[in-house]
Amino acid sequence: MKNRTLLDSFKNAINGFVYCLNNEKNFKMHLKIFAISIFFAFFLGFNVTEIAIVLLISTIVIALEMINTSIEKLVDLVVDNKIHPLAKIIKDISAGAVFISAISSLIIAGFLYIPKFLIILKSFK
Ligand SMILES: Nc1ncnc2c1ncn2[C@@H]1O[C@H](COP(=O)(O)OP(=O)(O)OP(=O)(O)O)[C@@H](O)[C@H]1O
Repeated sequence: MKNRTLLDSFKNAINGFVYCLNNEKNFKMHLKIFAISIFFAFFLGFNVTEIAIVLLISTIVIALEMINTSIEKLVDLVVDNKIHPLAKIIKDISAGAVFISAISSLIIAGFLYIPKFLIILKSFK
């Protein structure tokens, strides 16, 4: 079934997002972390560039989580839920992509958030 209009494509993309939201616990966790990150970005007075970096790193992790979910579903479809060494390798690599993006996002977030928190802590002394 081909998308006839741009609106159809948009609806299908939203369906994919809603599916992940309703069915994928890791996806929900990434969205919660994203909401908390944005809250603290405004609370700590991040500038536009810093907020853009937070948006960028969060989007990379969330989008990779969606692609990971998609690859997991594709593998399950192909192997029909049977155990296969290649299915394991494909799923592990896909999960690994999410993992390294989450680690590097955490490091970047540390560079951005920790100095701002330290300034606030010092102002209480
Ligand atoms: N068909 C299979 N054959 C062999 N190993 C598999 C198979 N399906 C899953 N695995 C192994 O189990 C792990 C978890 O797979 P599963 O499909 O349950 O993902 P998940 O627990 O939903 O992962 P995530 O936490 O990334 O969402 C995979 O990373 C892989 O190592």
